[in-house]
Amino acid sequence: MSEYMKNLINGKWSGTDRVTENRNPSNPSDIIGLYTRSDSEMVLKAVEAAKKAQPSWASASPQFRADVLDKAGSLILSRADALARLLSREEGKILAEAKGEVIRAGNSFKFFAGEAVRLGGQKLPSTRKGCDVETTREPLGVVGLITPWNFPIAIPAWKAAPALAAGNAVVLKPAELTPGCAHEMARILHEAGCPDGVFNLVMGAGAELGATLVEHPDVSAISFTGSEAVGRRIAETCAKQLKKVQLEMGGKNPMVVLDDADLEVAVQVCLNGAFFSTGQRCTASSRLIVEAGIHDAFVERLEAARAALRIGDPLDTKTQLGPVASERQLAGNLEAVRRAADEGCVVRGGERLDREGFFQAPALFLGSHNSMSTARDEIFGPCASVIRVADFDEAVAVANDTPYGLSSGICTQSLKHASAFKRLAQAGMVMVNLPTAGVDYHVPFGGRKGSSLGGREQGSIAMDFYTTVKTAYTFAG
Ligand SMILES: NC(=O)C1=CN([C@@H]2O[C@H](COP(=O)(O)OP(=O)(O)OC[C@H]3O[C@@H](n4cnc5c(N)ncnc54)[C@H](OP(=O)(O)O)[C@@H]3O)[C@@H](O)[C@H]2O)C=CC1
Ligand SMILES: O=C(O)CCC(=O)C(=O)O
Repeated sequence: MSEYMKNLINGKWSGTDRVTENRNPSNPSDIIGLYTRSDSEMVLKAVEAAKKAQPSWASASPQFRADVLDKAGSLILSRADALARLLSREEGKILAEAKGEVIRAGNSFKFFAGEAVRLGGQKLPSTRKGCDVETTREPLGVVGLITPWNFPIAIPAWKAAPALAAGNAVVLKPAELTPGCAHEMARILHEAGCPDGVFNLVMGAGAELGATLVEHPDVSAISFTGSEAVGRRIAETCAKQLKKVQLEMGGKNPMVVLDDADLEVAVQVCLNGAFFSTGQRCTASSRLIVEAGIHDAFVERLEAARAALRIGDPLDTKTQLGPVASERQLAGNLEAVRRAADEGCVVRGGERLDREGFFQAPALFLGSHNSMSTARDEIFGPCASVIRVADFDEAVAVANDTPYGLSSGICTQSLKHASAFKRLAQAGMVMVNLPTAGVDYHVPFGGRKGSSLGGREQGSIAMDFYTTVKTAYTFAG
């Protein structure tokens, strides 16, 4: 009999009589747990609890907030092995990647524990004689966090930790596909001494709960990561209510490979960026833009490396690629593979594997053009288009010719080209001889154009979103 996991509302575990079965994508008959399927009523209760708890959390000493967050970080790190197994089972990421993600979540809490006591302002001379001006940062109130399935602990952590550090109360709605890690994070925050009502977890279907959270007049801000379609809808609602909103959405991230690249480095960078985590990263390299001189040798080596990837049970330490996270996601990937063939690409791999679970061979779409739908629309699976270009200038033009602008990369040994690319890339993050995916926890994360809205996440800059600035004038006589 699976354990029944409930919401955390006002410091109490509470559920409905409806449940969601959290199933393992490697083996859908493995039920990880039963998680409550909430109704909108529970969102209302969570927001009410958060609203009540927030003022005393905000007026508590910054050291108290820092201690709670630091303890939560320590508990996550001390349970990293068990959490990584849970993450692998519910999302399908291989164990090493899952452990990396859990450690990142723990480090995020520790980083923002420090930000709670570093939250500063400015003191300036006024233009008026005898006056002082100072700025301070204040929390927003209640913030709603809506998170996706692909980073089921890191994303809830890197949103909740800065929100709490700043003195906000939080209502988190995690993805229905992967509620387990968010539930464990809630348990840990509770255990770390987070006061009742300051952090609330409500699990269930996004269309109903997410919408209730976004529309609630007592929710001052929404931070969302997920699809562009849902992100746009949330932004529209927030705009109507003049509510602060932060969106992290898709990407169609380019990785440029120049003739002067170290071939082995380029192959490993592209293999990782395109296929690791089964391509289910908004930062994945889904367009490999390759200069003509190196193109054929690169494709031959990358194809050999692709075909040799060990796909299987993510809990087996020899596995390099786990399953796709869901049947629906897999169906979308297989449709993209068919579309690439219809568009005239030579497709290598991409087939569903004949075994239990949602396994798919990683796919390369050779002979792709940047105008093809498979090179323009996010697929969010282990699929990468290979686009041949004549030179650096064309590579940059193709890299930037996308509605997205999250991450961007180049493989080159030329300082001149690396420097120019860092300057010219229309993206929030630029990588040189490194995969477009896989970022540090303590520096800004986010993009431009259709990828992001509302300010960066992670690093000290994340505090900007979760605070509002007050300017105070004093006449001292
Ligand atoms: N990091 C990223 O950039 C991610 C991008 N994606 C992209 O999105 C595609 C679809 O994935 P999917 O999981 O459906 O992404 P969604 O955008 O539907 O889900 C992201 C989060 O939003 C919630 N949600 C869904 N509908 C609403 C709504 N109307 N109002 C408020 N919240 C809502 C979801 O809840 P619930 O899970 O209960 O539906 C989930 O918590 C992927 O193929 C990929 O292209 C997906 C995940 C992450
Ligand atoms: O590449 C990373 O490390 C983070 C990716 C991410 O945040 C996402 O896919 O949502």
